[in-house]
Amino acid sequence: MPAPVVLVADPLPAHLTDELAADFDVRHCTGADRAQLLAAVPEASALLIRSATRVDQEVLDAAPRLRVVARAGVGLDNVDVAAAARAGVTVANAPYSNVVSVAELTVGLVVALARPVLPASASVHAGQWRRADFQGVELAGRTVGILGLGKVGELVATRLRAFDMHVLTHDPYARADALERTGAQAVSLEELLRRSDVLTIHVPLTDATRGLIGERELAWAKPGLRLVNTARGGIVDETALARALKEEWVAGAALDVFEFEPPLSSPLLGLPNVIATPHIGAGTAQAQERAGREAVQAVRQALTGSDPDPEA
Ligand SMILES: NC(=O)C1=CN([C@@H]2O[C@H](COP(=O)(O)OP(=O)(O)OC[C@H]3O[C@@H](n4cnc5c(N)ncnc54)[C@H](O)[C@@H]3O)[C@@H](O)[C@H]2O)C=CC1
Ligand SMILES: O=C(O)CCC(=O)C(=O)O
Repeated sequence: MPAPVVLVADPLPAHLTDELAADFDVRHCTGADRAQLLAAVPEASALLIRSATRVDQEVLDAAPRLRVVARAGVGLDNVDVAAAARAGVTVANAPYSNVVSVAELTVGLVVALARPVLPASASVHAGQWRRADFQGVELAGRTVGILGLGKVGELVATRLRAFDMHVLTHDPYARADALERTGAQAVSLEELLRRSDVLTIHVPLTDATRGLIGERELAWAKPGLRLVNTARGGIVDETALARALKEEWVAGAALDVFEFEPPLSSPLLGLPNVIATPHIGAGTAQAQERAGREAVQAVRQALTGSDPDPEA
């Protein structure tokens, strides 16, 4: 019997996919290229993805042999989980694999918004020495609002507490133990915006959170707000945010995620008070190793019912 096909549609550490090749027919495609994905998926018993590949009804319909979609990462907004369940396809993610990396990037972006490190560095590289032009603000004593006190939100809260920031959160489903561990004060969304000097977003992208931070919410914002989004682009209305940034009602934004990636026509690109990174929250060697390994294990588990990985 031919070995089941495992289709790797997004980049994963090569040594992990090489390990799979001992037992499976491992093939590669660029999942973001729809035509390539639809051409390759009919043979696949397993699909290994990150965030760029969209797995929807059309892909599932084209994949009669598919038994598992393994997501090497957290967010499942690029997978139609309900359609997969109807088709009898298992969906697995790696929920703890990269949360520390995302939290660490988030803290770095908060600091980079408070202290203009990026333009200051660029000016020194350009041969300038303009010390007075790069005055920032201290984080100690200021208030951070955490939208979504889940795994990443909690890690960010505890790290920013160490900066002596006061921590507020809005999360209708927040666990009591997470509130206790972080010392975060639970407030409404409106109060979160009205009181926060820094707002950092850590909710998943769902029908309920799409556009959660829009014109009305930004109008509630405390003047001078600094906003960080390392969750998903669709949660923030980019047009409304761009307007608030141009009016300097919102002082700055640091965005790792965009509604469309790459964000070629985003109104946020080119604004001087925006730091933009190309969805690198999980971009550490450690996170990629953990996420890839968990996804590979999920594939083995689904296709053979076993998990020979000694580290499992
Ligand atoms: N930039 C990157 O590379 C990465 C981004 N992410 C994103 O970060 C998100 C959060 O990750 P985790 O903390 O692991 O997820 P999580 O599931 O542990 O936490 C999400 C929290 O959001 C809360 N929430 C849900 N709906 C809400 C609403 N309407 N208002 C307020 N709170 C709400 C939930 O109750 C939960 O506590 C992921 O869904 C993913 O989109 C995750 C990993 C890497
Ligand atoms: O590295 C990736 O695939 C993106 C990570 C991410 O956004 C996630 O895990 O939800």
